[in-house]
Amino acid sequence: MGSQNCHNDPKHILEQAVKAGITAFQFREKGNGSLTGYKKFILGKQLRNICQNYRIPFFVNDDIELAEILDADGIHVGQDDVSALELRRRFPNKWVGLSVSNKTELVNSPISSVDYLGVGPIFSTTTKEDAKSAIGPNWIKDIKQAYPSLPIVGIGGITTDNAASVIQAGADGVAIISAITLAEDINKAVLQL
Ligand SMILES: Cc1ncc(COP(=O)(O)OP(=O)(O)O)c(N)n1
Ligand SMILES: Cc1ncsc1CCOP(=O)(O)O
Ligand SMILES: [Mg+2]
Repeated sequence: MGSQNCHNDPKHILEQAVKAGITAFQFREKGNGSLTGYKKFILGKQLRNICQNYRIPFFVNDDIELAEILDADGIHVGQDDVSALELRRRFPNKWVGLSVSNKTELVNSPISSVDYLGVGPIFSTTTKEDAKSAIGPNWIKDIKQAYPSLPIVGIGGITTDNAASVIQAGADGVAIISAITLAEDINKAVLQL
């Protein structure tokens, strides 16, 4: 998540989610209303500290320089971002995650150089303005069959009602923004998830 996904203090939202049991966090400060420059850096540093205090991995989305400055545990990139192959070479000790949204992207991706795939959008979402078409959970089964040892995280439109179907399809995890950041009761939402 980023501040643009939050109706109140992102630090408070992250702390509640971490206390309730989320197992990793990705700082994705991007889209309408998001912070840039120094303000983005300061928020990233504060969120990074929360993750460090609670001992959960901290990922940065897209922004390689920020990932480096904040000493992130991992970096997530998509098909139109800095090449995952280049990141692997530059950051041998960070996790590198790559998004795939369809078969063409999958077959053209440097699978052996990444630590996990972010697969989605699984369901439709309004959180990402330029999201591709929703693909549904079933495709995860095919990817798992082709790459049994590659961790897969489903993303996009995942809620307390449909998260189980993503795991049942073979995903190792689910990545969620609005169903947590906008939940009336974050503790309850994370516990249900
Ligand atoms: C875990 C995870 N999966 C997919 C994405 C999407 O990345 P990308 O396609 O580069 O889109 P943006 O998030 O950069 O808008 C992700 N961030 N995390
Ligand atoms: C970053 C991203 N990548 C694919 S869908 C998406 C948005 C996920 O947000 P939400 O969980 O609110 O649908
Ligand atoms: Mg990206």
